[in-house]
Amino acid sequence: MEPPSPHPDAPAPGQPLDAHYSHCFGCGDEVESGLRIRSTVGEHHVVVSTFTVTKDHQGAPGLAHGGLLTCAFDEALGTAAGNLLRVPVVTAKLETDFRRPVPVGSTLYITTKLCGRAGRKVYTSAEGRLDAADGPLAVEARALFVTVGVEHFLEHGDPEQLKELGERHSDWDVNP
Ligand SMILES: CCCCC/C=C/C/C=C\C/C=C\C/C=C\CCCC(=O)SCCNC(=O)CCNC(=O)[C@H](O)C(C)(C)COP(=O)(O)OP(=O)(O)OC[C@H]1O[C@@H](n2cnc3c(N)ncnc32)[C@H](O)[C@@H]1OP(=O)(O)O
Repeated sequence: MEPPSPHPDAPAPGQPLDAHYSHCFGCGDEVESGLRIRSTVGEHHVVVSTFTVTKDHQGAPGLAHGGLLTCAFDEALGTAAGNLLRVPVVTAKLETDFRRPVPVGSTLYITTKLCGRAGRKVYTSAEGRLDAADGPLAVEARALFVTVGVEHFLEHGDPEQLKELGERHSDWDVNP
């Protein structure tokens, strides 16, 4: 399967990506206990996201919880798929390989690429490296996202809060 080309209006390399929703646990600024993941478009159609592990993220003493790392990858992978293709996506499937423990205080550099697209299905993969984009490999993940229209959020979510999401993505390929 060929990787899909980014949308012609996808953000250029070097451009930081705003949080997709201020109350998002992964990237929102208004979630006190959130992961506060930051993402920037990289060269060659990748998105680089950073996640700093704090003591609130522990599973074992001094080490990040695996499920929480998976959450960080969900955010990073989804941000890449949504922003490079400029279409709303939701996670259908997510798989994580933990290669090396991730200590509290470290920053994961998560590089995500698009691997394929078939109809509404978008295949993605990511590598997370410790403390630098070329640091030791700690975590790998793959996810299948499915593109959805605004009705997905209207039917299943909170229509009031959807206004913010809509305002932030008014120029995306949303199919109402
Ligand atoms: C004004 C509003 C503007 C909105 C703008 C929004 C922008 C922001 C949105 C996102 C982008 C930005 C950043 C994202 C950042 C973070 C990511 C976090 C994302 C999440 O945290 S999100 C929460 C967890 N996520 C869910 O809450 C999904 C629950 N789920 C469902 O809502 C349905 O399940 C759905 C919609 C997935 C599919 O349902 P459906 O009825 O629409 O479509 P269907 O079932 O036909 O699937 C279509 C094709 O996907 C294949 N397929 C489906 N699931 C599969 C699986 N598990 N394994 C293998 N293949 C699968 C089928 O086999 C078929 O394939 P085929 O076409 O080949 O037959």
